[in-house]
Amino acid sequence: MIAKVIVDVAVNQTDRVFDYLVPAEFEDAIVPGMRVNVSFGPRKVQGFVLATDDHTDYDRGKLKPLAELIDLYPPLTEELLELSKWIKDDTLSFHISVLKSMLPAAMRAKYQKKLSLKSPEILNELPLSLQQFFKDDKEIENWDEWRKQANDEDKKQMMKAVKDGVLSVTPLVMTNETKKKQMVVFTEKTSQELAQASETLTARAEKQKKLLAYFSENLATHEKIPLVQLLDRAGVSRQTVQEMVKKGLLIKAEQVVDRDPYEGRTFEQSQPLTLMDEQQQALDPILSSLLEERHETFLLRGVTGSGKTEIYLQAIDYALKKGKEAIVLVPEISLTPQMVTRFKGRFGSRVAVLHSALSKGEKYDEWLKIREGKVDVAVGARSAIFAPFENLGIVIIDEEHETSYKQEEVPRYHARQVAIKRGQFYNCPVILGSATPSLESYARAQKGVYHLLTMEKRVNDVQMPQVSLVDMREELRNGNRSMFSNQLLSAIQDRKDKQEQTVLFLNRRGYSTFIMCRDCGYVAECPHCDISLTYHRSNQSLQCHYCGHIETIPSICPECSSDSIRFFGTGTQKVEEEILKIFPEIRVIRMDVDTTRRKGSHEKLLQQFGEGKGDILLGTQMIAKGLDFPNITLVGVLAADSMLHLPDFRSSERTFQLLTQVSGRAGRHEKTGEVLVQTYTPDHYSIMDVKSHDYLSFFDKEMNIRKQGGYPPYYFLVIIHVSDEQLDRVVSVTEKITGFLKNHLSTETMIYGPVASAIPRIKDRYRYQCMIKYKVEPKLTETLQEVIKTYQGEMARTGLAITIDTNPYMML
Ligand SMILES: Nc1ncnc2c1ncn2[C@@H]1O[C@H](COP(=O)(O)OP(=O)(O)OP(=O)(O)O)[C@@H](O)[C@H]1O
Ligand SMILES: [Zn+2]
Ligand SMILES: [Zn+2]
Repeated sequence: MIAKVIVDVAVNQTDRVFDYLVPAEFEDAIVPGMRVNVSFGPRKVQGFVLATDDHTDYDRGKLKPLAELIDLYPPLTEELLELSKWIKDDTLSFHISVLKSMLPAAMRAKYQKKLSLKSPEILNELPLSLQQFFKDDKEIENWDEWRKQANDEDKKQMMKAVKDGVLSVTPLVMTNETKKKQMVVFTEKTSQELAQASETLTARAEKQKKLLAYFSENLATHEKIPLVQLLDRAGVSRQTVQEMVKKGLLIKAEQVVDRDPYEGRTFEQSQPLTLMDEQQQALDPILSSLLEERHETFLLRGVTGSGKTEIYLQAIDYALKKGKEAIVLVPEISLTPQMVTRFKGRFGSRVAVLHSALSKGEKYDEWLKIREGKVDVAVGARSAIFAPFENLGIVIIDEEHETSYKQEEVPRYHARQVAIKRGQFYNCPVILGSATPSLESYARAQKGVYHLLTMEKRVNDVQMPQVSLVDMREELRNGNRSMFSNQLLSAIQDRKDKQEQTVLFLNRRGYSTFIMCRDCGYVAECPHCDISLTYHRSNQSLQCHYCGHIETIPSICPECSSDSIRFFGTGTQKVEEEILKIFPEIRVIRMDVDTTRRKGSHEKLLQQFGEGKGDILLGTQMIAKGLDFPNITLVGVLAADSMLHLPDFRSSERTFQLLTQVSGRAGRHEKTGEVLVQTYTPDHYSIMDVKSHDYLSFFDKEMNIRKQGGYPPYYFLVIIHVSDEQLDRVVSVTEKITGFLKNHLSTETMIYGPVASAIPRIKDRYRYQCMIKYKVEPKLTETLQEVIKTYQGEMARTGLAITIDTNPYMML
């Protein structure tokens, strides 16, 4: 038997299938999707089995045998293997990079496999020679160790038993964090026996008697209690417990704690709500597509608070009732406890949550629940699109406009495209939901490629919040130099008086806190990157966010020696201080990278705010989405236009989306909401349309601008980045590539460049780029592959790096 293997060597020459002989030992066990170890040249590398068959074009005598199977159960399904080929072509990535990115990070490390009998009654289904290993609940703790000393026939039989489902394999993930363990205590004695033993103790052994009494009163024989809990409840010391263990009355043991990140948390069970008319109209076509098992992509545009989540829940419920599975993607940042609670509350333990805040091991455990079919809903960020379900019934992408669905490293896939591909495979609906769909998606929906569903009203006819724009230039003219307008200050005071809550949003993206000299305009820049350094208050340093360079803050200007060198820009910490200066009695809950670094702190802060323990929730992008608190009646946006002028054709779109999202946090229930947007460009359309809640107006204007500029969705873009330590090399390579593209692509296709990238140098490497704009370009993939091939050797030998992004979102 021959295995077709993709090896883990990411260079062009190895980006194809290699044939290996399958030793007899593995013949019955090997399945496509498993990982294997193979020798490759002088090295031993990992690989993925794509297929097995009896044919090879090579001389069998020269083929090498597989060294070992890493998995006994394939982590990737046949469907995912197929999908990987498509992603590889679409993103021009190495096949191995795609395959690896489909698995949880923990699986990239080595792990130990435990073999056990599926259930005790089927022991006799095993060959006689193997029964000894599993009799009396015995297990094989470490498969790889066992294999080393077992005979070939046993090994073969063992693997067959795994494949036949008699034995189950439990991988124990070997990451730095091992399974959590705790000490437990129990007794094998009955309470009479304990009472008798107690009588034999001396009167002085008061504590010991107390401990035994606790056991006989509270715990059944064999019932375990965690040691810490016991000490606390029985009021005895560790030593007392130890003495009873020595006497053989109690037993201490270590127990593995299951890693359920949501353990101990109860989720109140929620029932499907009676839908509003608009909700029902949106849900119906989705249900028909589910019923008819027909793939369709829906774009659900529903204003903030229109009840999109309830539609997701009911659609999923329907899919589950048909015995199918569901994937829900949410942006990492809005994978908030509120969101998780809504899914766990409806579907309970049928939900696995894949969250970046989980440890590697926890993530792996959640993933395994999916692979083993123990859950049927997966909720997670981008990579959850690879959840290894085999009977997928629906895929939902919430906040579909979020750019975090595009992976910004190899493979540069977009989860939306992958979702649609999976939907086509399983003949199931894909729902893209947003209050502010991406221009690309809405344009497709208008053309009928996606099925458009619209909800213009909030649930229960709640009014959209009243949005006012505050012209900060005007404030300045009136002598207000602070970061708060008078209007915002009095609104905050007003909410405080009414005991209502305020959300203050500081848009920090593209808005750095930098050091500038007031006399000569000098700005502190990174010596390795062409970008200004960011001021870090916590340790009074200047840091580069691209390369990590740190330096101390100069007290005098290095250019003109003036001492009026100050830091500019506003951080959340600064905002908090300023608020407290003005309103010392106001309670501020600040949410930013600094206050949410600890695991669970994000959740805790939101909970405090929900319980009314804060008057103001102050934060960055982190608080823009997903929050649904009835008492929020004011949203203040401090710097609305800070990212409007970034060199990125999507900056207006992002501004509109973000402001609409934040505004949407206000007045979602009985109390009416107000939004104050502070801006220096109140007449920019992306800000004006937020005021009027007019997505369609924004869409039309922005589409026009894209049409004129030749940007998506009218054209497709490809960006080729070239970087190297030597500037002349970068320029000449980019020039050659540009020339090559001009010669090989069709005349209607436009090629721009070479130009320096928006950040022309990072980590002492110069960066150039060229851009392709096209409508139809049949020779695209082939030509780009040719570019990679041409420079493959040079890239391997020198520091030259060329990356191709076939659907760029990061323009910097
Ligand atoms: N049919 C319904 N009846 C009563 N309440 C509902 C109904 N549907 C949704 N809700 C409630 O309305 C509120 C807003 O709904 P939801 O958060 O799903 O809106 P959304 O469209 O996802 O908003 P956003 O885009 O702002 O996150 C929630 O508190 C939700 O429980
Ligand atoms: Zn730097
Ligand atoms: Zn100066």
